[in-house]
Amino acid sequence: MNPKHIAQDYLLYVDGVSVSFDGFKALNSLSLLVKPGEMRAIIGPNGAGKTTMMDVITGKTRPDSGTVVFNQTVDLTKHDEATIANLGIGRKFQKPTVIEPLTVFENLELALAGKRGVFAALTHRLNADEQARIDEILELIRLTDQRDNQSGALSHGQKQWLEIGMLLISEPKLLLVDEPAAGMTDEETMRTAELLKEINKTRTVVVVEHDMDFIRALNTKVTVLHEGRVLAEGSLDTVQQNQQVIDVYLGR
Ligand SMILES: Nc1ncnc2c1ncn2[C@@H]1O[C@H](COP(=O)(O)OP(=O)(O)OP(=O)(O)O)[C@@H](O)[C@H]1O
Repeated sequence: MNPKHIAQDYLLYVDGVSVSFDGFKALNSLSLLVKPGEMRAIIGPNGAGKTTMMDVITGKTRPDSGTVVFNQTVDLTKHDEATIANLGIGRKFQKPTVIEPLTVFENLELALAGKRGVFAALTHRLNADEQARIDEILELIRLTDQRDNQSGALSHGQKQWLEIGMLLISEPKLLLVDEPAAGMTDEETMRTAELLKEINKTRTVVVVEHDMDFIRALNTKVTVLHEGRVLAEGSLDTVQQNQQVIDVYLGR
């Protein structure tokens, strides 16, 4: 595979990717093409392969075959998770990993220090640009008034937003978000859709979610996965009218 042959148009180019676990095909010739600046929603029933797809993109799982190219030149199948994160792919897992005894601000400070580690984060004095960057993110994730409060006291939704803020600190080109609305109130769910739309003004976003109200609020192109491959793609209305999609969701 020569990445130079990959179409210039895509930030993320996944083609013909297969992954087997003990002979079971979790991904079966999966293709996903995402343009720079796009927001893509991924839906699909349990076991469709959504998590495995994210694992392949982020280097957690190696595909048996297929092409995974980032930013037109980088073959992601050749890199480990840490390298891929540094290349500009941020992944938000379902479960928040904020450090609860620390304040909201300290968590963002720690994310900023990144590889320098906790000791460096706690001893390093932020410069004006770094302060401004954190303040900007606090505004975006609507946690400015929680700045000096312990993260452990935040609501579930607020913890998820903080985690997204921590990812944004490292300025990812591509943000992968796994079921952000799970466990959220309706209001938090809608606020999360707004947040992702705001983030999408400057970054490419791929979001996996089951909540259809959330997907509708994103108002973006949807890819439906089933049995490790793409079943349908288009607007939410289009895919919801697709008979194969209806059958899969009704379990026929
Ligand atoms: N490490 C593994 N070993 C064996 N089987 C696995 C492994 N990881 C995933 N699978 C199987 O691969 C299939 C796809 O799983 P995956 O978690 O990617 O689906 P999903 O679409 O994310 O599902 P969900 O919506 O339930 O999270 C499932 O049948 C799952 O049981």
